[in-house]
Amino acid sequence: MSCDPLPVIDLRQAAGPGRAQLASRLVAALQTDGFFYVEGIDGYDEHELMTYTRWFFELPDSVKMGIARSNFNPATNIRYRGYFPVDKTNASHKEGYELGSLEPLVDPEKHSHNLFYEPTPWPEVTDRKQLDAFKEFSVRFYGLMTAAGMTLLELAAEGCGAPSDKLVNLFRPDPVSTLRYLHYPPRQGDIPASARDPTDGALLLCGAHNDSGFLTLLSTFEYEGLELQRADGSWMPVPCRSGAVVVNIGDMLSTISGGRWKATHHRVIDHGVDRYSVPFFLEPTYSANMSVRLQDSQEAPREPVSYGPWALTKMINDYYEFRDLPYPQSLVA
Ligand SMILES: O=C(O)CCC(=O)C(=O)O
Ligand SMILES: [Fe+2]
Repeated sequence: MSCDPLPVIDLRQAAGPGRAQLASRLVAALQTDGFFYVEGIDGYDEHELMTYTRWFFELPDSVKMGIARSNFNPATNIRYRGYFPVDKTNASHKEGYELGSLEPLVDPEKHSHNLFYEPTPWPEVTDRKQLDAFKEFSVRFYGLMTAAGMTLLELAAEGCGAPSDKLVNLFRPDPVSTLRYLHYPPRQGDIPASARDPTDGALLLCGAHNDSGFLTLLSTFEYEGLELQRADGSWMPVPCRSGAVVVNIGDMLSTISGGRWKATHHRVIDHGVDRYSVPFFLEPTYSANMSVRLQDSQEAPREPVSYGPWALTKMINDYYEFRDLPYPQSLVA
């Protein structure tokens, strides 16, 4: 990983004569930093995103808890999508609201028997107009991030000399991507030991981790605090860049690249202010085979491994907000 400022990928160039060059620059960014900025996303408006993010988190706690997962509110039967509250004892100090795809499923039966396709619950608010505007925005934003992610994956494949649709094919049908609205209140009062990064004692809002899916497209607005870990173990701030999203690689894309592209560790530091961010986790269809490789390799043939059960195992083991989910053996593919 370099110490230079992170590369910038301008998606406007994907539609013009500079596409091949953009694809090469993207592959270079995936290989070196694993973190880069993407700008030029058609229709992306971070002010609008901020307005809706705040609107959600300013709802009364009772309304948010009404759509909390059942491990946080036993009165709901929500297990995967929906709201999770702050846990003051955890390395991560955040509340969040997670939404799945709002497109009709090719196979609607999946809604009833597969966690990843659980319908997104909406907050019960009296002002229906505001709720409708929030829903309309969220559907549109989910679509924008999906489209930007698909373009990045096509470019990544092209930049490696693979067929353009090699990666995007893994998203058909019914991808399980997650749109996550996040609010991190600053820590106050007693600080638990878990709130300090064991590597350097920094005060955390989100502990060091790497993401699971293909790519994460993250909006950080003007809130600093995100840091990535360099190969030598040191931490580097990722400055905010107006109008751009920060993109990093998840474990699945790292695996499919044969480990050449790294899913870089990152964390969020507490700077003493309320912080908002909106990651979009670009995830394939539930049964996407993680054993495919972007390019021919000398490795022995591998057994197919489905994304869904693998991702769920990681979530249960690594993230407090999912620790009570049922194990994948109980899922139907
Ligand atoms: O809030 C941020 O800036 C980072 C969030 C993140 O890394 C995550 O939710 O996986
Ligand atoms: Fe992350």
